[in-house]
Amino acid sequence: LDSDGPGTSSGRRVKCRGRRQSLKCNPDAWKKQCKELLSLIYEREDSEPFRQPADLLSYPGYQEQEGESSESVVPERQQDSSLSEDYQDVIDTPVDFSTVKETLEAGNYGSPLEFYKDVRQIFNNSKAYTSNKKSRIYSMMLRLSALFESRIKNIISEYKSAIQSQKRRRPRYR
Ligand SMILES: O=C(NCc1cccnc1)N1CCN(C(=O)c2cccs2)CC1
Repeated sequence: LDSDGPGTSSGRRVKCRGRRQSLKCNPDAWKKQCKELLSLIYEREDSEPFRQPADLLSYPGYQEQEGESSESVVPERQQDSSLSEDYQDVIDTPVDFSTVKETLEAGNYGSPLEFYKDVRQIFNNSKAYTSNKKSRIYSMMLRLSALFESRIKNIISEYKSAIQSQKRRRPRYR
């Protein structure tokens, strides 16, 4: 992830003459926008495997044979309950949406870029773990990632505009 993230505002700056509360000028607007985006992600069934830390012990139901369209899925690497060791061997930075949700609600993200970085990690872990690009969970991740990228880029570019205009406005002395 380059530090700029998606939607770097190369365009003209938004004039923030209005009060800071308006969306374009408010550098804190991104928090609410990211919470709304997270709710949208939770509404999607595609997010189900990514809402909790990956640990087969908490979810014995995953079972995916090659090409079978079984209802439940398990990473094709694991047919027994050793997912957690294997998953921990392969994935250095496990992260799931419950962790991201907690961090956001605790106010522990300093910017939408930090939020973006954690969510990208969820998707990158899935790419790193899959041994089959046709696996069901992997295809769920791809759809979810497309939705996320389409929404996060405006949040980040509005944040960057608000920060830019904040830097340029003269400080108001009380
Ligand atoms: O076990 C979990 N998530 C925990 C869980 C499971 C069920 C319900 N609620 C939480 N995985 C499996 C591995 N995984 C992958 O991304 C891939 C699998 C295959 C190709 S990639 C992350 C999600």
